[in-house]
Amino acid sequence: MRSICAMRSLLAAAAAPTFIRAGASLPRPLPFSLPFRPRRAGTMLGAARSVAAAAQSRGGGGAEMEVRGTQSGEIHVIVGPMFAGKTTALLRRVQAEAGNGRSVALIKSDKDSRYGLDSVVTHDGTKMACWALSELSSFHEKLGIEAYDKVDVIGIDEAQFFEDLHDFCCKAADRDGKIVVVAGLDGDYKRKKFGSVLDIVPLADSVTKLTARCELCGRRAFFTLRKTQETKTELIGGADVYMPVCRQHYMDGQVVMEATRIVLDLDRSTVRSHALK
Ligand SMILES: Nc1ncnc2c1ncn2[C@@H]1O[C@H](COP(=O)(O)OP(=O)(O)O)[C@@H](O)[C@H]1O
Ligand SMILES: Cc1cn([C@H]2C[C@H](O)[C@@H](COP(=O)(O)O)O2)c(=O)[nH]c1=O
Ligand SMILES: [Zn+2]
Repeated sequence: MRSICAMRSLLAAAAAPTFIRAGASLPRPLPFSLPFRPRRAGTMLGAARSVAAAAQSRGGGGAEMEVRGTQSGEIHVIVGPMFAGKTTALLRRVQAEAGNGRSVALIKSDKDSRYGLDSVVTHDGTKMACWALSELSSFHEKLGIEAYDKVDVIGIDEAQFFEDLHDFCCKAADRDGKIVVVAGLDGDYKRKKFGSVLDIVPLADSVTKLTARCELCGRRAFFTLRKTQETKTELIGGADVYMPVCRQHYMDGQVVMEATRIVLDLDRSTVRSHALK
């Protein structure tokens, strides 16, 4: 009889909404297969905003959180070239989590202000409210401890722009029991590793590499070709500056870009020598 009661109270606990208190050991977010009542109804925009609003109403702030228990979270990494659907996949995942009653928050880098700083926007226009930050370490403070504690799922877009990605993911998943979903470029236009995205692969539960369509032949595109002569690694832009390409067209593109650079250099030196005459 006692064991039936114990089982009943365990099941009741599993079915109840999870409220996360600072200092308490974190209840693990319930697996999708278990029945549980959504904590919040509504769209992903609503869910993201409700966390943002909770934080703003308190004016943010808050000290460093204490290390809590042994509860571990999850890290899921989505990589690929530009236009591969990384942001779309991230929003879908975060939306699904919100639909399952989890409290979600979305972060993007404030370096990309093309569509404003208050939302993440995919290349085909899907939007979700977000926090635009220069560094992930400020998330705690911006949100405030109480609101941070209530967040179950943290989505990070444009992860390549965050220097403290590794440290943040470790703390959020290992220490604070969060589900962290990270989307970003694994490589830059030179196909060199971009920021710290690849550094979190050893921390990850799952890694998904998406592909786009080569803009020149329609085959699968694994790389991003930069169409301008700009050489700095970080250069915000969309289809005006970049295109997704297959291996063959990446190689061809590099040859074209190199030839263009030589012609431009020649032109410049001709102009200079004319000016000196
Ligand atoms: N060359 C392109 N230019 C503009 N939009 C594109 C191009 N290729 C694909 N898209 C659109 O972009 C969508 C993916 O957008 P998004 O999720 O923001 O990609 P990512 O975050 O990987 O850059 C695709 O579903 C498609 O509709
Ligand atoms: C390849 C490459 C890209 N960037 C920039 C360009 C965009 O602003 C973002 C990528 O956005 P997306 O969501 O993946 O489409 O990164 C860059 O700064 N440097 C590069 O080499
Ligand atoms: Zn191609």
